[in-house]
Amino acid sequence: MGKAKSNRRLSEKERVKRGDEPAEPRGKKGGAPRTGMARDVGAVVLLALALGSGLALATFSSLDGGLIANGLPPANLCGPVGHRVASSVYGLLGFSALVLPFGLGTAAWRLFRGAPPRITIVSAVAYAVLTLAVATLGHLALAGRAPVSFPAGGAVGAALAAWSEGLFSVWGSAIVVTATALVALIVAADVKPQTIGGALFAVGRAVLGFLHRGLADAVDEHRSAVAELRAEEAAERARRAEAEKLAETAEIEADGDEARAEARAVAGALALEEVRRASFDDPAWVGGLEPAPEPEAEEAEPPRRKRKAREPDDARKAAAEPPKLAPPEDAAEEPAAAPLPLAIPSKPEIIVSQAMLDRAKKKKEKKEAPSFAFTQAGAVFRPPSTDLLDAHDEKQKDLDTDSLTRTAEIIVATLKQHGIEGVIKHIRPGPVVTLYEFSPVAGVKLARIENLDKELTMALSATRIRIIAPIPGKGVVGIEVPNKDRATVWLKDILESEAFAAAGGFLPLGLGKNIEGIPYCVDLQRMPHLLIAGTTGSGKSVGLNTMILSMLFRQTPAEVRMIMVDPKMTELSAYEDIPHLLLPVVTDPQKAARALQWAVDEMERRTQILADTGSKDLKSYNGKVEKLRSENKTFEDKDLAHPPKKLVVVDVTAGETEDEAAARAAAEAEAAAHPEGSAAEGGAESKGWRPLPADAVVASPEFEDPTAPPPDDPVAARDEKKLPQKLPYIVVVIDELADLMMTAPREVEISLARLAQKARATGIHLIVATQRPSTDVVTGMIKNNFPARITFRLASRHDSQTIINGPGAETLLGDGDMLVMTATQPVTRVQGAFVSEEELHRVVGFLKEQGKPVYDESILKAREGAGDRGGGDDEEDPVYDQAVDLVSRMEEVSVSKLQREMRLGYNKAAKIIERMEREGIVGPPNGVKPRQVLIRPAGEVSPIPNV
Ligand SMILES: Nc1ncnc2c1ncn2[C@@H]1O[C@H](COP(=O)(O)OP(=O)(O)OP(=O)(O)O)[C@@H](O)[C@H]1O
Repeated sequence: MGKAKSNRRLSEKERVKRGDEPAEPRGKKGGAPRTGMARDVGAVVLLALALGSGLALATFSSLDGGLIANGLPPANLCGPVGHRVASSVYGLLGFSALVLPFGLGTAAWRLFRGAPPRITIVSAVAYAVLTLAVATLGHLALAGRAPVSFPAGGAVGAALAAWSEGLFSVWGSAIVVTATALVALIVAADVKPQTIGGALFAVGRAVLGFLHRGLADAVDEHRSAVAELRAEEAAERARRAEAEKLAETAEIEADGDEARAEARAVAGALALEEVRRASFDDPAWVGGLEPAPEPEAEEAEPPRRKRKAREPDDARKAAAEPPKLAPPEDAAEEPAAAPLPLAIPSKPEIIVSQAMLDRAKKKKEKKEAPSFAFTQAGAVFRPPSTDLLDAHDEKQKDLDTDSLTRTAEIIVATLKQHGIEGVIKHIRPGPVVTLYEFSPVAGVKLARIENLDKELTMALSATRIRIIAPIPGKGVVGIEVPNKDRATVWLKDILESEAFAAAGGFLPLGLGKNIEGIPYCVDLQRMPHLLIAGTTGSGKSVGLNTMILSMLFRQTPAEVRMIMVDPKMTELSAYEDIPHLLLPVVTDPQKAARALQWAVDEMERRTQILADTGSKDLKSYNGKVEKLRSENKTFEDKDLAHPPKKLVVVDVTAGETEDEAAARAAAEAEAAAHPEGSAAEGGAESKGWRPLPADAVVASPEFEDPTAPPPDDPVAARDEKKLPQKLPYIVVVIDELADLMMTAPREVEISLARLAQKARATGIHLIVATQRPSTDVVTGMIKNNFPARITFRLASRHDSQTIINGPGAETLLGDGDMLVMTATQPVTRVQGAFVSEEELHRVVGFLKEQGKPVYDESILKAREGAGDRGGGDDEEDPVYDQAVDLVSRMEEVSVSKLQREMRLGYNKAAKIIERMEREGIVGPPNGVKPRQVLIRPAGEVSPIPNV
């Protein structure tokens, strides 16, 4: 009975093993179909688990964590769940995790074949033991050595290995655990040890056979190539011998030269062949194989070298190339690797700029602020010291190279996911953003990278990133990623930096630091006007303050005058009453338009002055003035050094001789230079000049003061010998152009455009800011005339396009993050310097303490009544009468000369000159030269005939 039972069980087992028919559980009537179904379902589930876990484990990547965290699809083919499962299983079991899919697959296979659950359970337990054993072996053999991102044996392997090592030490553990693994494998896979041994032997033999066949083929190839070569060589030797023989034969002397040439050619070919053979000899490993039959004597052979090219064709190609007599040994030994399209380093290089390293290093010596004497105040103007600004102890943080490299990896992985291959070549950390220089492989369209900004922003968990594709002049794509910790750039550091000290020019602006942490300064004189845009809170006002303060720290009120327009009545009112101001801060947009008109008039006046004195620009004019002043001369004195030839009228009717006429003309000229009633010795006050308040800060005698009151008696004032004065620079700052454009759009637009076009040479510069860069505010006319622009963060790509002709400003971070564009330089990203309100008030307070400004409020009335000081063509105009009196004492006059002498606006002076021309007082226009004056003062004889 027992035997029969045993036979039945055996035959059942055999059937199961053969897979003939499924084994049915006994003792359950009518349960067969349901059990069969359950098994099938179980088998499918197990198979799915096997495939899923296998796929998840095989495509596991440690970078996926970052991508998933940023909502990006991971590289794992089973998605985020697959990544998490694989990550947990690898962490738990290490390499032995790979046993899992095999175990599950085997179990599924068994169920399909109808194996009873009992066998499946035993097999599952055996797989579990196998897994643990492999984990333990993994830890024992590979812990800390395997180049993978999970522990080789996992947490379980590490624990078991430690326990086993405690019992058997390392080698004992290795034997015990290997034995356990083999036993588990035998049970799990239901195989005999012989089968395993046989399988291992078969695999080994197959590998060896494959290697042997490969080697034998290689040797055959090599031999046939060598044989071919040597045959060629022998043929060529024969040809050479024949050619030499021919050359030596006396009977064919006529062909001797040709033969010798041929022989030389053959000899050359042989030498080349020698070279070719040098790179085509047996590899070292051939020595260990069966020697090849040698057709020629061994000693003729060159010493053995390692073979480089395997194919005879390759060898010929190599021969055609410039000879490489001794290829480096290691080059020959290296496995043949397909060269990358670009020589790209696999690890990015982190480049820290010297400025970053020297951040803590401050300029030790401070320049002594130049003092500046004022005439009337008798005081000395001292530009403010940077001590008025807060000192900040910058603690340099260690560079987090791991985090930088991790970010680089995420960038590369994200781009790769979107089909863009390449590497990060350099990483340049800065105070606020870090620049990653990505080098794509050849053929990648850069626009594709630009379009991935959102994906990269998400992958990096960044607020915004900016892509510069390509960085001009570098041949790489720049990806600017904001730093987790932003450093503040302090104005004090910028003003004390070498860069600011070295910044030439009269109107230096310390803007901040570029992305490498190097102080970034520009010269407003060169720009020569600046358009600034930025949304509310982007740092525009702080930026304007740093620019204004940069100039106030450098220049005295005599050298630089400012007009500030602040319709918002918030930002610039802090500067009220500093001595540099030409006007109180203008808050009324109507008055602002007039102030701009005054600037246009002043520009015209200056243009005429420059033309009259033959000066290219304000710098050259001021240079000339300085020279004349040092020589105690005026421009007129200078002209007298080469006086124009004058007509001398000889009064023949009165019997005058030529000499007498010349003497008379000289006397008249002298009388004209020193007319009667001249009070040159009198002071300004005796001439009726308006006395200035004792504490008023006025311009240096060297500089003209645009706010100085006009002379009440221009004739008397002219008779003083006044040395010429330099003209100060004038900077017009407008904070909120939109408000002005709403009030007087056409007037403001035309004034700004005219100033922007022509004011550069005359030393008038504009800084215009707006938070609304729409085309009705920044019109085409304004935009075209402001080549230098700064943009802080803007709301949209479209706004960015308006200001910097491209995208980028919408990706800025705010808080002083800006893009600077000049006519000559590409767009540069700069972190603006910060100055607090307290610091600003301290500096302004210091400036105010030194004296009060003298405002010329008539500037704001410039266009009222269409005149500067009185009516226009009014016949009763007393200004005109004064002007006639003044001009009658001149020999030549120009609009600017009249403007200067009488402190008139350009339009007024021009009208007076036109009227004088109509009335025959002055001659017609004479090109750029002054007009001739045709009258003399009452009682004087005119030197000009027939007048
Ligand atoms: N360079 C900077 N560094 C650090 N923080 C800055 C910087 N510039 C501005 N900020 C921060 O941003 C805030 C807003 O700056 P700011 O007032 O200059 O903006 P705005 O563009 O002028 O805005 P609004 O047009 O509303 O006046 C400041 O209070 C300051 O906290």
